[in-house]
Amino acid sequence: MLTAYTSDQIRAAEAALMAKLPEGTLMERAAAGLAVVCAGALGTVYGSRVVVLAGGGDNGGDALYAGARLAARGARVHAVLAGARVHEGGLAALRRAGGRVTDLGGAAGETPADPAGGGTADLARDSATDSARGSGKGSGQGLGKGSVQGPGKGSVRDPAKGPAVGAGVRRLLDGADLVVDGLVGIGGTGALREPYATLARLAAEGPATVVAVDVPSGVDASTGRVDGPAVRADVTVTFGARKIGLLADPGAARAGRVELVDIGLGPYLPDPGASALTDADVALMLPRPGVESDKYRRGVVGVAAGSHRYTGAAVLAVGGAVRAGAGMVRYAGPAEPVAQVRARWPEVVITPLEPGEGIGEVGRVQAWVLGPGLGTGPEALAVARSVLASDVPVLVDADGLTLVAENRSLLRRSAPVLITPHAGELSRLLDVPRSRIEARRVEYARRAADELGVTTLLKGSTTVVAEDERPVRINLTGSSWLATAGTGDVLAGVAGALLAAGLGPYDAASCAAYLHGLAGRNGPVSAWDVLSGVPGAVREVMDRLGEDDGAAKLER
Ligand SMILES: NC(=O)C1=CN([C@@H]2O[C@H](COP(=O)(O)OP(=O)(O)OC[C@H]3O[C@@H](n4cnc5c(N)ncnc54)[C@H](OP(=O)(O)O)[C@@H]3O)[C@@H](O)[C@H]2O)[C@@H](O)CC1
Ligand SMILES: [K+]
Repeated sequence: MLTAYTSDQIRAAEAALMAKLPEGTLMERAAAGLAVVCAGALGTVYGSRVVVLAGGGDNGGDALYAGARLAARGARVHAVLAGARVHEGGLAALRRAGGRVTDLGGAAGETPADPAGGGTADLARDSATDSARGSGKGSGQGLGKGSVQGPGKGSVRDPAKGPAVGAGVRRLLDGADLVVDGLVGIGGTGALREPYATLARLAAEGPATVVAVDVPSGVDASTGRVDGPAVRADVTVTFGARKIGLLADPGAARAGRVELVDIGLGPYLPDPGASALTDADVALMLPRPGVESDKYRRGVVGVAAGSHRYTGAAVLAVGGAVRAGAGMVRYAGPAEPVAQVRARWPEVVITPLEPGEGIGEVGRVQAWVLGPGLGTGPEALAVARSVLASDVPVLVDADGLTLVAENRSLLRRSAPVLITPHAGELSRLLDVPRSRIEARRVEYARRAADELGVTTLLKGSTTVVAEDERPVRINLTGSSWLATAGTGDVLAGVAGALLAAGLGPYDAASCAAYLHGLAGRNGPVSAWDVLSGVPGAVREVMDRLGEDDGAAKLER
């Protein structure tokens, strides 16, 4: 299981650890790990051109110390100081190692011309621009170790705009082999201000490999939220523990490969704010039939899906449940999808429903999948009411979500409910704009679980599973290939099979998302391809566990 934390959780753990160590130890560990990853990204350190973007906090300190290490190995390191203050120790170390500095925010009290050659005139122009800088917002408070205070020389500028980023800095970034993003780490709040925002944008657009320090600047470390320009890193070197924003989109898409540097935080970490399953976790949770198994013990799934207009959704949802290894699948629906399901899945037990009829006595079912292609009219509502009136877990998807958005009281039941919306469906359920949900996936998955009293699987660029008082589960197997019609119906069927097999909604949802992602990873894929890939995905994760250590734990 991978674990991830909010900024506050990391800070609390760091404070506890720091109290036991000489000052500067953690930053030294962080910078050493960072420099190793940077060196690996460069290949050849000697003679390479490295630009360090350093903000005014400890994130900038990490970057400057790592820059010093690279400079000591022969890299041509140039730091661009963005803040009105700077980590003094890091700056001094960089200078000692021969690194150069351009000071945009006034932190170092000087703005040298570019001694690296080639950009002197431009940097002189930067200096001229910079001489108009003022105090900015930073006032040196809160750092506690070795910061110097801005402002530099010069007259007061408009703090809302910040100092301009001149052509010299742009040229530096264009000519760099590696950019180290030490603008903002877990201390970042809100959208990046200038000149951080411009530097982040230039780094993201430029040709150099970008290594982000702790988190890509502009990404909210606790949630993955991105509210404006943000660095787009090739690698993010994160310290002590993963931050949630590195696993959840849109932040995750900005982070590139995530390298975790151990700084000794482990014993001080609380329960994680988020987690992500691995093959082994899924294999241990998945039901594996034993000698005692029969179809009922393996789980009977009921599927209430499809309509005379949408027959395919029924076929796909039923198929997801069949291929995920349900003991038995029962299908209840109108004549048209019944004919389709019967033709595709002869193993399914079918109950045709008359218009307006609820599910009635269909026989034993251990979990229901409700909603794909069901329609939203009175006939669909009758089916939804009858399914939600049962006393077994119900997964509500697609049209089922539209129905419950208009009839919230349907969700008041004692057996579990798992909802599987995409951002658009959740926007209707929570009455929040879709774009806001897409930018804050973790937050809104949690809110849905909380407000609606259900387990929520929020589908999309990163699938997130939220349940009250549990860490958010972030799925790491997803792929953009899955964004194609019908894949959601398959996912509903897979999760339904796992619910029926006895997994709680939180585990069923996260295992289903995991398998579904594996099944669809080699695109382009159709929903039918994903369906067909599910048994292979199940086998793949199970094969990762040795038969010996798996068998005892997995027998149900
Ligand atoms: N603690 C430890 O033991 C260890 C911590 N470590 C490292 O410390 C990092 C945390 O350092 P931190 O707390 O100094 O905060 P940090 O991320 O540098 O941000 C503060 C700076 O950003 C600025 N700023 C903020 N928001 C902004 C915005 N929207 N737009 C623009 N600027 C903005 C803010 O400016 P201000 O508001 O003060 O003007 C201030 O200058 C952590 O991520 C890790 O890298 C490692 O060394 C391991 C040991
Ligand atoms: K950063």
